[in-house]
Amino acid sequence: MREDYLTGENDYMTPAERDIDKALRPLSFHDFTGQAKVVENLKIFVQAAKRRGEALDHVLLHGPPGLGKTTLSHIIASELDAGIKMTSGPVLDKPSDLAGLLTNLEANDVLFIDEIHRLNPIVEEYLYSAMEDYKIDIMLDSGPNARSVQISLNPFTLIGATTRSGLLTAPLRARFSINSRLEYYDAELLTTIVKRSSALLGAPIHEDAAFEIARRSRGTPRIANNLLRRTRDFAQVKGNGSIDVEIAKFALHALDVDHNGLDDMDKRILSCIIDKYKGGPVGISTIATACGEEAETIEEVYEPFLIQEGYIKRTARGREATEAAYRHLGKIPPQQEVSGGLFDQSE
Ligand SMILES: Nc1ncnc2c1ncn2[C@@H]1O[C@H](COP(=O)(O)OP(=O)(O)OP(=O)(O)O)[C@@H](O)[C@H]1O
Ligand SMILES: [Mg+2]
Repeated sequence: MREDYLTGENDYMTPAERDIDKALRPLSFHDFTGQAKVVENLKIFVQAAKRRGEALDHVLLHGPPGLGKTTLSHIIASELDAGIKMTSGPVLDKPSDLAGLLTNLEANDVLFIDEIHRLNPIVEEYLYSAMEDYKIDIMLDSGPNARSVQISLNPFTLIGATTRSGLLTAPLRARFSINSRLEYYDAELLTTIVKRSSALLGAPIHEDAAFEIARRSRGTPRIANNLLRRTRDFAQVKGNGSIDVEIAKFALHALDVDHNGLDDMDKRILSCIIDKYKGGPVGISTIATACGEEAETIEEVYEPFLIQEGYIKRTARGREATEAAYRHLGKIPPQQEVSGGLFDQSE
């Protein structure tokens, strides 16, 4: 597969880590664990497009970070036997950046735009006609001599990825005919992923250790792979290299991952709502300031998991901590505090 990287994707990783990340990345639908429904559908759409010799319809992949959006985009291009060009919303500054990319696509290639909710509105306008008719209008000159010429493009597939599909404009969303939402993975699926990754890393792992890492990975393959790599370090330095459940528990404890997989920031968010704001409701920007984290990061990375696991509720007036959050932090939920001693309200 021809691949072009035009983004600073994964800039936060060292080159060595990036290599490992690449090595662990599934390369075909067959290697990709989980998201069964999404994958089954995509397989059909890819096969049908290939049989017709047409470009696959445009695909929107959305869901929390680290669940496999970028991975799936590569797989789609590879299963289509197509090339892929990668970029991201914030990188496309001007329409000419987009035009440059689009005019360089070969027939039925994939253009992957990460963080597509962060497209400049002017660039987005240009994308509409490219997506709909495979045409773009380019302005030549400016001032009185300005004129626009229409350029025909090769048919292509746009794959857009976003962690915040709610921020996509309606006209853009409407132009994706395939719309797939990735969900958090359950512990069994993540166990399979951890075992596959440890085999690729050449680190022997016991089944129960793989499960222990998996169930504390916030439903996220990227986190599972990271915890596995760190656990492997502990196994190599403190043990004999083989990862058993004791080493896994020791490493997870050292990494501040608690028994339900919540990390330091998760717990900070919950204690902030409970201790400073009496359990809420409290607005996201207030929580963000109190925790010293960007509101956007809390909404994108932490909150979806805390909501899915039932620690936080989103109400019209803000975020509220649930009973589960109180119990998890070893605190007494407010209702029980009042009723407990006075009435016997056993349920
Ligand atoms: N289904 C899966 N099976 C095995 N490994 C997976 C799977 N999904 C993701 N991964 C692994 O998790 C890592 C993160 O996946 P990926 O980069 O595709 O996530 P993403 O959804 O694009 O995240 P972001 O929103 O942060 O860009 C990848 O390196 C890949 O190895
Ligand atoms: Mg990605």
